[in-house]
Amino acid sequence: MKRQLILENGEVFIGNAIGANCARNGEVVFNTGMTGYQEILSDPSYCGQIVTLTYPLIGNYGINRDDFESINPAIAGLIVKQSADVPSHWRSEMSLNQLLLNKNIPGLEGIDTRRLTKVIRVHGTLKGRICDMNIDVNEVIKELNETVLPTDQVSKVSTKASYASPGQGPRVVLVDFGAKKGILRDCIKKQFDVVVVPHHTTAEEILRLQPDGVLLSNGPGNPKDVPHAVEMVRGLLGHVPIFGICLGHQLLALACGGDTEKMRFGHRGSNHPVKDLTTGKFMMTSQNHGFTVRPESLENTDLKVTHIAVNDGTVEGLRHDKYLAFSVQFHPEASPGPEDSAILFDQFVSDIKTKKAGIQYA
Ligand SMILES: NC(=O)CC[C@H](N)C(=O)O
Repeated sequence: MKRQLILENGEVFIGNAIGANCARNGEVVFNTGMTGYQEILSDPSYCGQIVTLTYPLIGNYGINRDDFESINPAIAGLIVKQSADVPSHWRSEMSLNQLLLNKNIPGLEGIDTRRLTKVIRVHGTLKGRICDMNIDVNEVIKELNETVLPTDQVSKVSTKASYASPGQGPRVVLVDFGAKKGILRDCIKKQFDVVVVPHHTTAEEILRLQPDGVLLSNGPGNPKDVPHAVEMVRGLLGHVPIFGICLGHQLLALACGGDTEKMRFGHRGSNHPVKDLTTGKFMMTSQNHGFTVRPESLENTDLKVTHIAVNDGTVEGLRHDKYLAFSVQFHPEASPGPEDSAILFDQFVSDIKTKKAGIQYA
């Protein structure tokens, strides 16, 4: 069955239907990872987005039990060049198409995804709709141009209630803005005694849990759509070590008086080189973000840039001058992608130890 992607700029891509038989709107973004489609489509930061994958063959190693980043993928749609019908891997339990059907996600295959990616690179991310062929294309283009992207994405994917993952180590409160399971997995590896709390938890409520550290998770949408979280981070600064990942990084910047802006087409992939300005070393990182911290906005703040993206020089890491707080725009938990930056969890542990030892910082 034929199905199409209609973009707000009037371009139409026709391919074959995979996954759920339904129409859906979303912001069309691209990811350049060669593997990791299961993690990508279940990463809650893609909530409401239609993701196109530039690697041409997707689904070849199937879908397994272990590699989900959330139980219910929040992705709006998936677009691929070729979807493998017969996956081959010892861990595979179902095909990509089966998963998309089970989770009610519409997909499209047979698309020239590299051409689609070039369109996005030129225009920036575009609103689009995956839908059947029997539709008035001009009407859809008009509607797409009139709609605005939703601003309530975080509340859709954040946990509704707090829960605990007990451990023998330091107590870490993980603020869930749509946290990837990979972050929790790394916390468990470090034996943290984790309490996961919803996005609207206040600083006072968090401090009442007597945390040794607070981890601000990744999450979908514009960081300015969650001003209550900025307030919360402000209330925690100086009281407890903070580690921010992706959306958490952007929230730390806003809480300290910095500013963020939308990027033209963002960074999404598993091979983004980042330079650590402290050591001069480079690392390969997993990335998925459409917003970035404006470096010039940091001039009158206590934040220092610690990492930059090699491809475009954008801010990738921050550290507070006076308080134990640092953040990265990329994903040290990987999933999917390289684990070069997993060491940042050790840095968090080191900050926690510094605080516990009562050592004055800065
Ligand atoms: N993965 C993330 O946390 C993404 C952060 C934010 N939603 C952005 O797109 O920039």
